[in-house]
Amino acid sequence: MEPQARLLSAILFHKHRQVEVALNRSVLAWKEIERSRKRSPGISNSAETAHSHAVQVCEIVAVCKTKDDDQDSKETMKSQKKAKQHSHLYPHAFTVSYIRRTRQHQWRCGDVTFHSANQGLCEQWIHVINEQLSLLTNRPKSLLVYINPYGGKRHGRRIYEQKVAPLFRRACILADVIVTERANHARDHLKTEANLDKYDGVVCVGGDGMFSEILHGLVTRTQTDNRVDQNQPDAELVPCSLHIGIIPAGSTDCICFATVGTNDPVTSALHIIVGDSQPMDVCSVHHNDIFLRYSVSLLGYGFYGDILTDSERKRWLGPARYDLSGVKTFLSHNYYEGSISFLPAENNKGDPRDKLQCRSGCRICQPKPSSKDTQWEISEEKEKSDKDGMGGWSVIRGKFIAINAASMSCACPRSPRGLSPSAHLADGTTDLILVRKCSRLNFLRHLLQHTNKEDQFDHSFVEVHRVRKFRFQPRQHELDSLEDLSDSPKKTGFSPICSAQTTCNYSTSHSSWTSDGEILPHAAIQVSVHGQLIRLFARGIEEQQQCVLEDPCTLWALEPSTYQSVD
Ligand SMILES: Nc1ncnc2c1ncn2[C@@H]1O[C@H](COP(=O)(O)OP(=O)(O)OP(=O)(O)O)[C@@H](O)[C@H]1O
Repeated sequence: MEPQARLLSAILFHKHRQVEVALNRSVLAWKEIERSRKRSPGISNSAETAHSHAVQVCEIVAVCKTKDDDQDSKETMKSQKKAKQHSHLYPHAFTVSYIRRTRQHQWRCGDVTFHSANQGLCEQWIHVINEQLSLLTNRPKSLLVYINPYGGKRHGRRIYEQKVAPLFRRACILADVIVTERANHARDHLKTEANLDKYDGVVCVGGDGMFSEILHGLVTRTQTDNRVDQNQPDAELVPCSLHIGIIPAGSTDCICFATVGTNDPVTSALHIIVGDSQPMDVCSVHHNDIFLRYSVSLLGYGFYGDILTDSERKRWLGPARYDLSGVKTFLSHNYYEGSISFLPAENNKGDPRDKLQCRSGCRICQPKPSSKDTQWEISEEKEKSDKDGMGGWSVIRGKFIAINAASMSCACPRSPRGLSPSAHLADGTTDLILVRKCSRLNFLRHLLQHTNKEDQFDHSFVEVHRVRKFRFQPRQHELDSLEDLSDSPKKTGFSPICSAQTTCNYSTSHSSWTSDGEILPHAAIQVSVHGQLIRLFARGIEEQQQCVLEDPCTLWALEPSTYQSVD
């Protein structure tokens, strides 16, 4: 690859040392000039042992003139004296703020200050870097921010004011802030009132419940504006044009964790500033042609539905309620009868057990084509023909301890690989996990495997399918006929391990579905996955903790091996 042309290069000073600094369209690089080396005018390519640093232009947060009192404030007395002499000789400076990767997917804003005797030169650097930043059209300029002051530990407002707003100001992002006054304030405002034409994105400061409000407000508004009836389960929903940003400030921040890899407000703010874009699938949930909710992470019936229902009664216990309800639900060991029908995903969508994790730049989550063509069109056609004769649909009847649909891995600190470790954020599918009636011990084994590296699907009572749509119909309350013919191994390809009534409790009532932490009012539901309906200011979880230079032929083209990541 041909090295890109340099836009600027100069000899400047950084930490009292002479550095060569160069900029092209993708990289800002600087390297120390060896002190022993004879100084030559202009940039040379011969700094054999010099330390080199590089920052991608797309990861520069801002550049500005450095004020005198900003300069080298952390220095010792001795070096302060040196700095004084130095700033006398080189009184002009500019500071470049950029993304610095630290541990566990966390980002911080790093600063590097360059000094010069020449004011015009500093101004030229500021001007040219800003010019390059203005070419990055994906960066938001104006945001609508909703803060839930009661989410998590009630620190939302403080987190925004102290950690996020200063970064937005530095990146020249305008933000209109609304502190919510009640539940569903943000959702209702987005649905009707908000003048969305003014903004490039909507940001929520809160937890998963707050994100769900923004999701519902924005998706509903988009459908209303485009005259799409959400009550039609087969309606083709229109993707939202605004990006959603999540500043984590809740007690559960699973969506943020799954799309960024960490629950850290500063990291999320930086992903917003650089205009990252992570498409995401959204499931619509209907009951008898009535729209119920949208879901992006977990739809769970049976075990997880029961935990949530029970934990809602114990809200006064705080986050500990989930543990208590978990133990209680496990000991109850209820199972529920019903039939589940599903439309499997195409073969090119991988398999829930293929161990291919969804990561930044995932090849399974290909961009959705803008015009109707290729694979997406084929899927739609296949679906239409399937509908006529139920051709592509599979039906399973049985007794289930849990039915889960994971549209993402649902990884969290407690279960680092999640409910479905290979589920994808934006492949247009959800992973349907069926846990059949089994002994308590076997169910416990299955649950424990979510916390270690073992395959939680490797049990005869667990099956998992990657699907585009599914329906669930609970069996009516019929205590007298527990032995359903349709439950036979022949029909389902499955033989229950636990058949003794002493180990499982047949529940006479239905369980409830939990949809991303909310309880649904109906057990009979229809679910459709809408591929890439929304976009988040995120990039998925990065594979390696490193400064990735997209363009290997960078500024020091003759000495690529001397590159080092910053810090
Ligand atoms: N001003 C408000 N007063 C009361 N509730 C609000 C307010 N603003 C938002 N909410 C609601 O608070 C709920 C929880 O908020 P959020 O998700 O931010 O925090 P959380 O601590 O993670 O929540 P959860 O208790 O669900 O884990 C959301 O469902 C949201 O609708």
